Amino acid sequence: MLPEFRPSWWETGLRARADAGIAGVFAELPGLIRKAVRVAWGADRLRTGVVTATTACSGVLAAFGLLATQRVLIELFAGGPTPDRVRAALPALAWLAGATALRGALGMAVGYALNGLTPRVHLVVERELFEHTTAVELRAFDDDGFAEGMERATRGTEAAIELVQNTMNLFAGLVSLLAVAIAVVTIHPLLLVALLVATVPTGYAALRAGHVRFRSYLASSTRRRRQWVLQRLMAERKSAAELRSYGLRGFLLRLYDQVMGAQIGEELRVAQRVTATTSVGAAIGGFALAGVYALLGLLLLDGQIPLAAAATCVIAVQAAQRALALVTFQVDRVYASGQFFNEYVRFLENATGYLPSPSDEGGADRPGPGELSELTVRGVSFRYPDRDRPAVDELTLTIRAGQTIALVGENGSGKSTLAAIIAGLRAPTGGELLWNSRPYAAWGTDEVRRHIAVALQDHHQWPFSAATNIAMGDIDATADQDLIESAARKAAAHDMILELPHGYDTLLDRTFKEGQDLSGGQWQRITAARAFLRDAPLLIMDEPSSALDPRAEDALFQALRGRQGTRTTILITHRLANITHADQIFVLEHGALIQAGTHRELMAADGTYRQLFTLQAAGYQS
Ligand SMILES: Nc1ncnc2c1ncn2[C@@H]1O[C@H](COP(=O)(O)OP(=O)(O)OP(=O)(O)O)[C@@H](O)[C@H]1O
Repeated sequence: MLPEFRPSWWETGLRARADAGIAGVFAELPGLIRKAVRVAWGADRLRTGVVTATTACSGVLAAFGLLATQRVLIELFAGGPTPDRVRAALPALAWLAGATALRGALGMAVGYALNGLTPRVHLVVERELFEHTTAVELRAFDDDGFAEGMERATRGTEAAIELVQNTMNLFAGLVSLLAVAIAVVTIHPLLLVALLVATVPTGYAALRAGHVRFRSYLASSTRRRRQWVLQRLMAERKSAAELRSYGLRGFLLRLYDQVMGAQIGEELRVAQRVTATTSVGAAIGGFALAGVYALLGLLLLDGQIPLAAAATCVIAVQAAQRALALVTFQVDRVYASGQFFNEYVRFLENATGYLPSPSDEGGADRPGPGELSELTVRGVSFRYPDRDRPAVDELTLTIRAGQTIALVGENGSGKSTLAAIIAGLRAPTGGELLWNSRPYAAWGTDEVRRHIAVALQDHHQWPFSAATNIAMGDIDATADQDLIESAARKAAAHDMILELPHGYDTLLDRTFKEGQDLSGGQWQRITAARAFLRDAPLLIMDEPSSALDPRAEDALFQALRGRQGTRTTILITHRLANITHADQIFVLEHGALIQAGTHRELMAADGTYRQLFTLQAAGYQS
């Protein structure tokens, strides 16, 4: 499917509003408003309270203002000389002016409180998102839906602000409407009928028009996307050469005429409907107003209401229609932004399914796993969700404290996956892992992880200083420069870091001023140093030297050899000369363990290890 024809997720809210009928909108509205209030209240109670209370006060003042207006009119329409009438109206006029000024001040207070509230809403919502994304198990990132949901949720965090703002505006509109209704009923109950006649049909027409407006927006958004795709094809440098060499000009221009012609036809149809709906809406509004005037005339003739009340009602109807326009507009916006916010809520619900079970998390009340005496991998299997074959297949092996272990095998044989399982980063789909004869889960996988240092094959290049990059290996400990430098020396990174413009304080991120980037091998040294810094009972190094020069590689493996006999190390490498000293070498094939032994034993046997080693050694000999 061409990208421009694909419905884009970022139009979710607009599409939902375009598809939903008025009943559907009102059915969902209370739920969305509840969510907005909960989010705002959770983010900042004080400001939410201020906005709500001030808006309500503003409504009371609006009602009061209308009643004061009526009083002014009563005095002006009374008998007697004009100066006397004006003088009699002055107190009510003063009240009216006071109420109007106070309303203005309250409006400013609402704006001020909202300005403070919305960034806090964004902060709280976004933080909750990151709390989830950092807590979910690694397997969540294997799910494509998770990544897409995350993207949508990011838009949802912005929608939270819109939702809160729109809800508050909706509340302000409703309060204004209610204020008018109360004032009108106070003047004369029958005037409420006039108000309903003026607002209900107009409100309905405005909501219908909103629905069609969203449709029209969507119709033109497809055209915009089509235009965008074709523009890239016909006007950009990347496609310019091929366009000419294959003579694609005519083809693309015909395509342009075709899609744009169809699109403009569709847009015209929608535009006609928008015009029809808004015209009908305007006609209904006009009839409603005529109805109101007719009703007021009848009530006046019948002596049911005085002239001042009728005049106030005309002013009230105008105020009500202004408030109604605000309400209908905000209903649409609450609905649309609510749909985006729902994406965020859905993502959090989905992410909750990936959170580690509470029994898997360590806690102060549990004894820690302590120093390693024996690590057992018992019948462990692991299959990635989208794969038919297991990456690790019923694998059993035992590692004793102080040993240096090597995992060897061809690409894709499951070494990194096994290392991730042993590191507690992935839960096996079968079998179990025992740390000192107790399952990881019994210790708390989080706790076990604290006792393991891992240098991953696809390590991350953290955008911090060189010192922080290394200190992050043990983030709970205070960063001690001596420890950082000692770890860097083991990884052959110390001299290289000293040569950077600011030494250990050099920022390793080119996007910032004075930031530096490193070569692949230099990054690998930093990664190894990070793992060395955490003085863990178990160190796992997955391809730690693939990008290192021979000198750095030699230094690194010397440091690793220094651990042998005291600390436990698991090494994954394709450079087999580096692991001849290992206490045990495990050879993997298609996720299964096919050979185990020392270098000497495996070279004596006729198997994969000897073949791989001999092949590599031959390269050096020749
Ligand atoms: N995130 C993933 N999603 C799906 N399949 C994966 C994923 N990671 C690895 N695999 C697959 O699992 C199998 C084992 O991969 P693994 O990375 O453990 O192999 P490896 O022995 O470390 O390979 P290499 O020597 O290339 O580093 C491979 O078939 C690989 O394609």
